[in-house]
Amino acid sequence: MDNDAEAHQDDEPNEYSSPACFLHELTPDITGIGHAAEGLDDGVIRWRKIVRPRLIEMRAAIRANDRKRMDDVIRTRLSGLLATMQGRIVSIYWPMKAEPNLIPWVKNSLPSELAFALPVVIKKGAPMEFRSWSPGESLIRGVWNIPIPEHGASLVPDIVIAPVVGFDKRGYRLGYGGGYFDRTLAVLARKPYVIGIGYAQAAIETIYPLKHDIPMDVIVTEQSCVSYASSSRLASTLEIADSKSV
Ligand SMILES: Nc1nc2c(c(=O)[nH]1)N(C=O)[C@@H](CNc1ccc(C(=O)N[C@@H](CCC(=O)O)C(=O)O)cc1)CN2
Ligand SMILES: Nc1ncnc2c1ncn2[C@@H]1O[C@H](COP(=O)(O)OP(=O)(O)OP(=O)(O)O)[C@@H](O)[C@H]1O
Repeated sequence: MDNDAEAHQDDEPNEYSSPACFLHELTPDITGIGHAAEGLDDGVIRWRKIVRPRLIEMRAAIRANDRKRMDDVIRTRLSGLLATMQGRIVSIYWPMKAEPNLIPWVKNSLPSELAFALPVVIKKGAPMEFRSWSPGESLIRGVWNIPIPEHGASLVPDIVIAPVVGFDKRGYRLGYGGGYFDRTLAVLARKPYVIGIGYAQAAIETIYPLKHDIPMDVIVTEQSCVSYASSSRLASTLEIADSKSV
């Protein structure tokens, strides 16, 4: 068994080796005991607006050579993680703003191994749709100019791969502030297995999770593959998917 598989079986998250150096200095204004819950949320949302651009900037500053090496490691870890999931529908993402690029991994995946989908923002402030996509099929520009499938069928993936702007020690994700992944996961009848993807430098102590934040099941970086779900969650996710298709 390799290190990834071992880490994946642990229920306890590993320690991060290199926390972002400045982020511990930035704490949201949640010190006032007796704040209304709403006021508390506002403080956290304001804090996230400060932290996001810093994390995005740090990611953009990674040199091309390093990025290539880190993306290779992430793609290899992902292959290991999904090795037993033949036939599953996996939602990926089209990389932007220096997110790890998984497209070469998708292109190298044998057609029979996995089926792919991409997330599509249909309406601001609403859940996303997932559209079937295979390499070679036509893409058009969606919100933020992100490429989306032009014709793909709408479907519910078994596995959702979500890029992170930041992630914390309990597996919570900080994204671009649209709330799209949380809204989408909240309305699905069966929660897919959610894999967060990012560079290790995106690790922060906490995102100060709010009621709507849904933690990821596993986070893959170039340094680790850490599972936050109970060890039975992956198995039960896939069993439920199987029983549906019988
Ligand atoms: N590559 C990639 N594709 C992806 C995502 C992603 O994180 N990465 N998404 C993951 O969700 C969805 C797009 N996410 C989006 C998130 C925010 C906004 C947006 O308009 N943000 C507002 C700020 C919101 C706020 O701060 O209140 C803006 O920039 O004006 C647009 C798209 C789907 N596709
Ligand atoms: N399930 C939900 N229902 C209603 N509003 C939600 C839900 N999830 C998130 N939101 C709202 O979306 C906004 C942004 O949320 P958050 O800070 O978690 O975004 P994010 O995870 O960084 O964004 P994204 O997933 O788009 O990358 C917040 O104002 C939040 O209240």
